[in-house]
Amino acid sequence: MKFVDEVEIRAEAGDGGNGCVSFRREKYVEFGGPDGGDGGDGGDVYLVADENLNTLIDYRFERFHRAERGQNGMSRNCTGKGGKDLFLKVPVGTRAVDVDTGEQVGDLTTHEQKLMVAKGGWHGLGNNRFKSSTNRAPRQKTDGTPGEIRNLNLELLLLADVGLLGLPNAGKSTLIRSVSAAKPKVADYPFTTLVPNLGVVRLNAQRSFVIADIPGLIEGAAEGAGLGTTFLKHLERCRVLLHVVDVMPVDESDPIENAKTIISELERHSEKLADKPRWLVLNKLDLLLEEEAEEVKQEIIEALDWQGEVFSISAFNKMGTEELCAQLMDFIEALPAEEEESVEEKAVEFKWDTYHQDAMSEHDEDDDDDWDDDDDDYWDENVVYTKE
Ligand SMILES: Nc1nc2c(ncn2[C@@H]2O[C@H](COP(=O)(O)OP(=O)(O)OP(=O)(O)O)[C@@H](O)[C@H]2O)c(=O)[nH]1
Ligand SMILES: [Mg+2]
Repeated sequence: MKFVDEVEIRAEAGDGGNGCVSFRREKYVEFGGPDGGDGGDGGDVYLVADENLNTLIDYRFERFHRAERGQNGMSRNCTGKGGKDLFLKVPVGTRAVDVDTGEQVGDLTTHEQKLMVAKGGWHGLGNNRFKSSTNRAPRQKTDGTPGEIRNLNLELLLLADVGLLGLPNAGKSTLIRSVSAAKPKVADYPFTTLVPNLGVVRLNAQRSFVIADIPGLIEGAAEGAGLGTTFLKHLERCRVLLHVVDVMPVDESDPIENAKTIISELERHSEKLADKPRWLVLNKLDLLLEEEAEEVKQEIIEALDWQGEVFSISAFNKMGTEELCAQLMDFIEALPAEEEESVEEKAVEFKWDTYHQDAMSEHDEDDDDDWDDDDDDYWDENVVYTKE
């Protein structure tokens, strides 16, 4: 099964419009000069981050995206219109990678951030550009250059502060439902959650954080069992992970063994992720008597040799969840501000920077000749303006 947080698209920038060869044809104008206009530049393709989107699902149905071609130049020195740029909206957190070269084109991390992914072609030059004192009736022109075409892999890395980890049915979705406005589906069967969910936990107007609920992991997930570990990459940028453990699994499995499974899958998946701050959250405490609860907690801590934070909650009854969120907020605020991952906004290298100069110099027979407007007078002398 494929998930919507990774898609491949093809971005095609518009070709540049061709230059035009044309001569002025008018009554009483015997030697109407060249008047072929330049073409228009091709449109570029951009990705634009939009905080109102949270999946890449639309791109699964529409893979090809093409910006407009530049119009060809026309007679009477009319320049062709530039092709319209194409703006593709993607969720904040999207990363674009060039499939063919493996190059990371860029990350979109803030709302309305724009990233050019394919540059439109340059316009061709009309024959008017090539006139000179030695060649007054040039038939040269240049064609527009092709627009850039890129196959891109778009990957959505959810930007959450807190990530939830756990076996299916541990109660991750129930937890995110009880602490945020997010309403992912909750059910008493495994793999209820198939796509990641984000929720905003708001302590008050100024203090909030984002929590991510991902599908459950099972033994062998690192090898692809269940839904695999692909979702773990969504947790890469989290500040802290919550390992949710069901203390009373319906299948009567051992909570300690279950917790160990998650820890080993995590370690097998990525050392970096396993080294992230991780808190143990024992869930479904409402199913235990108070005195049992403490005992079970101690057993688990001992068996896992757990040194970090431990919370006992009931996601269902919202027991202990407020305290958990308050502590999470304090923890996140106490962390040094995250270094802005320096996203190098590389200017897209443009292969044709010298294209026009090269085209011109090939035809430039007279060095002193300035083909710009200055010697237009030459033609004007011969022009008689009449109605046709
Ligand atoms: N008694 C009790 N039941 C709970 C609690 N939290 C969750 N449950 C139940 O446990 C079952 C699974 O909960 P989910 O929140 O869907 O579990 P999940 O971890 O999101 O599961 P997947 O999405 O399949 O990975 C549901 O039937 C919930 O009602 C709790 O605190 N107490
Ligand atoms: Mg779930």
